[in-house]
Amino acid sequence: CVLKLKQQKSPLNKLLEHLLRFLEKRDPHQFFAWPVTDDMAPGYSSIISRPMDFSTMRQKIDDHEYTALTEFTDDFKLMCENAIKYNHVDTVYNKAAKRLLQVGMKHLQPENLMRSLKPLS
Ligand SMILES: CC(=O)c1cc(-c2ccccn2)c2ncccn12
Repeated sequence: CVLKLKQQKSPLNKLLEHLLRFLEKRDPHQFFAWPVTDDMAPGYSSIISRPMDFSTMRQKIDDHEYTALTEFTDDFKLMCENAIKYNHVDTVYNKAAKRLLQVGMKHLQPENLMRSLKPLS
């Protein structure tokens, strides 16, 4: 079989992988780590038309599906907004999603990007 040459990671992919790790650290309970199932959340798939989670975002990075930071940021916002929509305001998931969205958007603004990547510079 022909060995698949390890593709060089593009600068964008390196950035997205670091940002993903930075955002995952702000989800210590791993509420957003994996897709939400109807078993965990009754009726979820009929309420949320476009599910998103960190594992799906990681797969999209690996499959080079993101061509710009804005597409990554859109998926992050979608993930948080799904949780705010499905879960009642007084649940841990709704509260965690609002907090994660706020922290995440602060660091995903281009002018703040370096702040989340500082340890690497
Ligand atoms: C993100 C979200 O909406 C969510 C994560 C979870 C979740 C994620 C990991 C372990 C346990 N629960 C969940 N459970 C019930 C209803 C909603 N959720």
